[in-house]
Amino acid sequence: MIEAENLHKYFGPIKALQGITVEIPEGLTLILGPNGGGKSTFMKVSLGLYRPTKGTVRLLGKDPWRHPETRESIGVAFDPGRFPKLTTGREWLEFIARARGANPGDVEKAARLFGIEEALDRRIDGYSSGMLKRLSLAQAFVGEPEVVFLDEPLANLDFESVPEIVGIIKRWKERGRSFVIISHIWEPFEALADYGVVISGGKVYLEGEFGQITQDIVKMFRPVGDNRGRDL
Ligand SMILES: Nc1ncnc2c1ncn2[C@@H]1O[C@H](COP(=O)(O)OP(=O)(O)OP(=O)(O)O)[C@@H](O)[C@H]1O
Repeated sequence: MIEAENLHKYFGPIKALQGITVEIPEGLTLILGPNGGGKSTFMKVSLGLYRPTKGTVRLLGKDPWRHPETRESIGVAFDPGRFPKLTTGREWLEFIARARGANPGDVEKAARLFGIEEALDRRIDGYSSGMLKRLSLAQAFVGEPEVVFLDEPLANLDFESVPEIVGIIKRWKERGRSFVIISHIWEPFEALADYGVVISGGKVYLEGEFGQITQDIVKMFRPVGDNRGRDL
């Protein structure tokens, strides 16, 4: 689904990606790693939103920078989500639906899925942080795209919302949709993840079938000072 080879991305002196080579298969892939490690940059380069400084990336078989139309079949939720605050949730989701060639009826469906249908006609600047997260998730799911990228889908959600959102992702995965999920809260996805990639210091630190790398991931997330862990 994503094939990156020797991918580099620099922002002036900041070397955000320093030679990422990875093949992300269909299914659900979790991308993990420390703050500032390059996860979101990798996602944005893979989507063709940033041009690689060096190296190549292919998304669904195409160079996403040269073929931005590839994004039409992909849903994306960024973190933090960025919205035009003076518009309503409905106006924003309709804009996304049009850009994706979906029909306006899909907006209500996506809003219902994430429980924000009552807020659709309110201006986004009145949304709480949890509602903003739900709006960004609805944005990623509107039009039922084949592939969904989610950056921190569980951030700003209360404890009860976590199983709800994970359950939605599980149902969609069972219907054949693929996911690329960046999340510091990875445990709720453990049973769903097919593949895992750990990005640290702009490089792939660890990758593989999720079941095979779970133990290494558990060690990585042990508290600092616990010498059973591994340093990233
Ligand atoms: N648009 C940008 N302009 C300049 N520097 C950037 C930009 N985007 C990211 N960076 C820098 O690139 C590095 C990698 O950032 P990135 O957001 O990809 O990391 P991350 O692994 O997603 O981090 P986090 O877990 O904190 O979200 C950081 O040093 C960041 O400050």
